[in-house]
Amino acid sequence: MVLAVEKACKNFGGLAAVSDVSFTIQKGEIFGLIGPNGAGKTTMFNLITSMFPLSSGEVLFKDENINGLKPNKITEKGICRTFQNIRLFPKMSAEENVMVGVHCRSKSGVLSSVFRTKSQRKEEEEIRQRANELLEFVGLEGYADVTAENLAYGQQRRLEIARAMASDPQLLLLDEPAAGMNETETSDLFQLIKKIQTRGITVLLIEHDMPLVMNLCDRIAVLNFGKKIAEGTPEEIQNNPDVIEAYLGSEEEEDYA
Ligand SMILES: Nc1ncnc2c1ncn2[C@@H]1O[C@H](COP(=O)(O)OP(=O)(O)OP(=O)(O)O)[C@@H](O)[C@H]1O
Repeated sequence: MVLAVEKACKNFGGLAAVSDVSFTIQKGEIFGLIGPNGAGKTTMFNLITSMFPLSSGEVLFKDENINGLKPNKITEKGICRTFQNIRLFPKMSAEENVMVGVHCRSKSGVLSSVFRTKSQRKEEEEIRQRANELLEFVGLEGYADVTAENLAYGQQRRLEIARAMASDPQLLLLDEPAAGMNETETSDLFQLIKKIQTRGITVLLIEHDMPLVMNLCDRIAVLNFGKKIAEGTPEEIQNNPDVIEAYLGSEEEEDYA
């Protein structure tokens, strides 16, 4: 078991954004977290990555309680994430964006960076090489020198994944990776996430694109108003009356909005 969320609760003032949610994710799985807008999905990601503390409950990563660790410690443990809104360094090249991600695993201390020792230069070269391998892995070979802001939207999303992969995660959290993508970009993303799985990396993703979720995920948990209302295989989820009700309910609300 890679991740176990046990009775997680998060309150914002009087609002229970996440309420008594439990689920486990096995090594190598692609696990989907879905639910209508405001269901608590991003809050769940923020709890797993310690962006803010749980009100109660526990998050275990490989059987270790990771509650209260600093976000950088969470990355060191092997959990990395992307965000709903793209958070690249827009003026930096694709290669530099990924190198930033690799740096959190580098050994050189501050002094050796200042004096640019031989070992530091060697490490810098290794980091550059690793960044380029990752660019190739996500299908961005040939774009190393292009600034992030000049990449197409789908390419920026894949660059974010390359940067997250740079810290060598065992668990990768993707927050709406297909948001804003066209059909071709989404199908490339599908292939990429499958390829990540074949590297033995476990993937937890939030996604609103239902065909993508249903084709990609091994298992899915559904949140609604902060509570888990269902968990199962894509087939089980699609046929679950509570899930259908939750989605129909939210569509009706949107009609009146
Ligand atoms: N930092 C915060 N402070 C106060 N309320 C918050 C905070 N973050 C989230 N919320 C509230 O918690 C609830 C759950 O939000 P969350 O962003 O987790 O939902 P979501 O399922 O990710 O939604 P979406 O699909 O629209 O991104 C919402 O009502 C939201 O307004």
